[in-house]
Amino acid sequence: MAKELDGFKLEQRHGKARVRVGRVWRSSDQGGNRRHFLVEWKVNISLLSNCLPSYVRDDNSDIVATDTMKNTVYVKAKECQEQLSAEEFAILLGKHFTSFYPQVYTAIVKIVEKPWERVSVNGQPHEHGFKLGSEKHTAEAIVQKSGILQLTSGIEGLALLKTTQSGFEGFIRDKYTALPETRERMLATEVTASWRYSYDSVSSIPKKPLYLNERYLNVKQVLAETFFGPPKSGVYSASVQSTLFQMAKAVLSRFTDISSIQLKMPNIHFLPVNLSSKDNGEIVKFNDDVYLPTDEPHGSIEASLSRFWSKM
Ligand SMILES: O=c1[nH]c(=O)c2[nH]c(=O)[nH]c2[nH]1
Repeated sequence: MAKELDGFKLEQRHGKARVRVGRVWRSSDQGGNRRHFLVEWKVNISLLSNCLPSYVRDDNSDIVATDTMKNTVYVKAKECQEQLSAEEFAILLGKHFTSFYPQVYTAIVKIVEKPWERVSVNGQPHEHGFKLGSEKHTAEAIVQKSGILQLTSGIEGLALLKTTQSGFEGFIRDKYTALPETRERMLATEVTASWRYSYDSVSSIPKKPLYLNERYLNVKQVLAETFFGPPKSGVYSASVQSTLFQMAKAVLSRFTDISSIQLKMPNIHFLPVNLSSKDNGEIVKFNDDVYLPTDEPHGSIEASLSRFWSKM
C-alpha cells in the first residue's frame, strides 16, 4: 500500500533474507527401520505492515524486528512434528506473521530447498545418508490477513540436453546474419520454471501430506519428458521457443490446478569445432561430433503461458 507523505509517495516492506534452516524428522516402524528425513531451506521473508512512524518519526513501536522473523523460522521448524513441503512451510509462516501481528497485512515468504537426496548403498536406500542433487525446488506464498493466498512453486537449475532432434531454420537473414540454417544440432538449456496454483485460500489446498512435493516432482517430469520426447525416437525441436511452448502447454494441460507457468530457457550453445592452419590446412572438420561448449553469451528465451480465465 502506498502512502502519501508531504507530497511524496512511500512504498515499504521489510524482512529477513537468506534464513537458512535444516530440519530432520526421524521415523521408526515395527520392522526396526529408523529412517531419517531431511530438508534444508533458505527462507526469505518480506512483510508489508503499517510501520510508517519508523520511517518518518524515528518511532519503531510498530516494527517486527527482522531478528524476530529469523527466530520465528527456527521456532516454527521445531514445531512442525511431521515432514512438510516448502510450500506448506511458506504458508505456515505467512499465516503466522499476518495473524500474530496486527500491523502486518501481507507476508511474502519465499523458500529455496537444497536438493538433498537419499543415497543408496548396495542398491538399498540409506536410512540417514544424503547427497546433493542438482535442480532446486522453490516456493513462494503471499498471504493476506484475510486468508487470501497466492501460491507459486518452481524449479531452478534444471539442466537438460539432447544431442540431436533439434534444428533452427527459416529465421530472418540479413547482412548481419552469419548463422547457418540447420536441422541437426545439440540443444542444451537450464530451465527456470515457476507456476502459479489456482488455490486462492489456505483452506482450499488439498490436505494430503506432501501433496505439493508430489506436484513438484510431477511437473518436473512433464517438463523433462516434453523436452526429450519418447526414449527411442525423441521429438524434433524447431527452436527453443517451440519446445518451451510445448513444455508450458503440457504442464497446463496435465495439471488443472495450475493457472499459469513461466519458463526461462537459455539456449546454451555447443559450437561446432572446425580447425585449420595456414600450413597444414584442415585439422578438425566438424561432423556433428566435436563441440565447444559455451555459456557466454547464451540465447535467452522466456515466456509465460496462462489460462484465459487465469487470476494472474
Ligand atoms: O532455438 C533458437 N531460437 C533462437 O531464437 C535462436 N537464435 C539463434 O541464434 N539460435 C537460436 N535458436
